[in-house]
Amino acid sequence: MSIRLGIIGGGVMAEAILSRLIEQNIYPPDAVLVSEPQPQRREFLRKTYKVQVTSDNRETTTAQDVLLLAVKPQILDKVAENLAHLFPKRYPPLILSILAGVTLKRLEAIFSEQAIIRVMPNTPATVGAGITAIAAGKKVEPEHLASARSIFAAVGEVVEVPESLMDGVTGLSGSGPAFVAIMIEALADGGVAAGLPRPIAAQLALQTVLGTAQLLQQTKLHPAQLKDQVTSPGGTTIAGVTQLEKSGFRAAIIEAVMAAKQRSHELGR
Ligand SMILES: NC(=O)C1=CN([C@@H]2O[C@H](COP(=O)(O)OP(=O)(O)OC[C@H]3O[C@@H](n4cnc5c(N)ncnc54)[C@H](OP(=O)(O)O)[C@@H]3O)[C@@H](O)[C@H]2O)C=CC1
Ligand SMILES: O=C(O)[C@@H]1CCC=N1
Repeated sequence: MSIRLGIIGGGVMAEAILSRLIEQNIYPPDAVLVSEPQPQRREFLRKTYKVQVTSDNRETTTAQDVLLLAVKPQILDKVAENLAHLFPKRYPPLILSILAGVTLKRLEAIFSEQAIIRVMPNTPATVGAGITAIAAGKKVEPEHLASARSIFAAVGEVVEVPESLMDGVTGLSGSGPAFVAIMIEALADGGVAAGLPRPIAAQLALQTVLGTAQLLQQTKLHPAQLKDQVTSPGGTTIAGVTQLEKSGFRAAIIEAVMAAKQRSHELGR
């Protein structure tokens, strides 16, 4: 079968997206070609998802529909120097780049004949609970956007934003799963500090975060309203909230997102 989707870089994010695309029959496995330097990783992807694999990035340029760039931003130039000249006839028609920080301007200078969409997914994509932001480049037509939306709808929600917001998106939803994971770990540590056995503390911490997110999503309550509902006058929660405020919890989260945004901007240069 001819290749419809080419993927360069078979790492964590590529696998998250790939696994859902195959599971949901968006692409048949033999229409997908993943280029990846590590032999063991190639073998894993081939066996697990039945996709085609290669060590030669140039082979992915035969993709009929989409080429997904999923390498680290730091090696884009190295990858591109072997590739760009292989695109004389506007094939593949659409390039999707998930590289943090890398701008459409930079991508369009490399892949001058293709339509390019800059994309920022996140790791909850692995379980279909991701959120992906997309920003369209100059040559993007409605059918390209529809393709990108259908690919990333397979891994969760999709929002379209102007490219100027993509570094901010990266700081929030791209990096955010790590911040939330640290919060869950810290909550569990708090439970252990309070004398709970580790497995119970971990279960309570995880379900508290998941349940709170679901409650906010389903009721559309503002987070501040939910906080007010939990906070009894003179009770336990206000004692904890006071400590969080003293420790600069909100500022720490805001600054984490801003630092990640800044790093995304730097990586794009
Ligand atoms: N992880 C995340 O949460 C998110 C990541 N991203 C973006 O996704 C991209 C990939 O990140 P992630 O999946 O985490 O990283 P990984 O390191 O897991 O994936 C990158 C893959 O590319 C492979 N690779 C290295 N050199 C080449 C090459 N020359 N040609 C082809 N493939 C190569 C790597 O192999 P090897 O290991 O042998 O080097 C690795 O398997 C990054 O640009 C990142 O900014 C975007 C959103 C979220
Ligand atoms: O840490 C990173 O650079 C990547 C981009 C967003 C999430 N992980």
